[in-house]
Amino acid sequence: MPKESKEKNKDNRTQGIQFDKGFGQHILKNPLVIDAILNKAAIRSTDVVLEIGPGTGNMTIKMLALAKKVIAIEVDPRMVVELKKRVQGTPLASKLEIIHQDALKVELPFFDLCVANLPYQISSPITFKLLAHRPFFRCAVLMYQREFALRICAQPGDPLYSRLSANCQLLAKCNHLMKVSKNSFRPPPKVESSIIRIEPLNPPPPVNFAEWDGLGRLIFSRKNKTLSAQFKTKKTLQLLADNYRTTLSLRNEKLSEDFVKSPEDFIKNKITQILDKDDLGEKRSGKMDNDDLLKLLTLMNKNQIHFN
Ligand SMILES: C[S@@+](CC[C@H](N)C(=O)[O-])C[C@H]1O[C@@H](n2cnc3c(N)ncnc32)[C@H](O)[C@@H]1O
Repeated sequence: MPKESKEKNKDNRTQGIQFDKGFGQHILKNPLVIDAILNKAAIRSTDVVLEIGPGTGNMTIKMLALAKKVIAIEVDPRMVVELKKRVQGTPLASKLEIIHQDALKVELPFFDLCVANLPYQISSPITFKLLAHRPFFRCAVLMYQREFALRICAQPGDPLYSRLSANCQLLAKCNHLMKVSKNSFRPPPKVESSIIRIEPLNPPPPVNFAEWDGLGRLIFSRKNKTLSAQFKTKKTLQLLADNYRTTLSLRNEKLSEDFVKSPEDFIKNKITQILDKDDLGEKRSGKMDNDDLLKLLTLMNKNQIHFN
């Protein structure tokens, strides 16, 4: 084998395991980064910690020494075997529960804290699965691809502020904690990474999340356009007219003649009135904070404009 491919092969293996990029297997090999994550997580001896994707267990072993219990969800059977081997015959074994499943498909157990170097391909669904989890957990300290982490934490006006930022920040306090270089992993991923802290808001704001997300889908698709321009597109008016029809039919209410004559014009007029009344027409979603978005959603819903 040529020297270069031998080196590459070595880089993709640890403890004899060939890493599978399809599972996002980039093992944290830098103990200083692991210690920094654990320091930020401030694990208490009474805590049940959830780890998603323990891999070969570099972080798991250290967490077991700090926590009451670690529940690790791992999809790859080879990693499950490796992790079991690592704790077998040690006092740590009784504190470890391994769930050999896909974290997206399994019902999450009770936990106080979630600490994980996530497989990046499931970043979005696992984040919202965690945020929907009940009972509430104290906080999560999670490693993401850098850009995804920055998007979660971005503020209105930041170039990376998006629907993801608005959705996450509706449900949690999100803070960027530290950058982690590619070289801290084996094999090194193509992208840089970051660790963030997510603390769910308890109680959560009294918002229908499906409505909130539906509004976000519409107005963040072109976040630098004014709301009045966004709400004038044919596709949007058609969608909102369909929703209006469904809302009234569910409430057993009759559609007005104006609506029946021209549904899209009817919705357009209604929205123009809503936006004009509160000077919202010139706003752009890329600069709207959650209070602005909430105000917009409340006004729309009050006027029977629904996004779900
Ligand atoms: C980035 S590695 C992290 C490994 C380890 N925590 C570390 O830091 O060294 C991601 C791990 O998640 C596992 N994984 C990937 N997709 C998963 C899923 N859907 N459910 C559970 N585990 C998954 C992979 O097999 C891999 O072990």
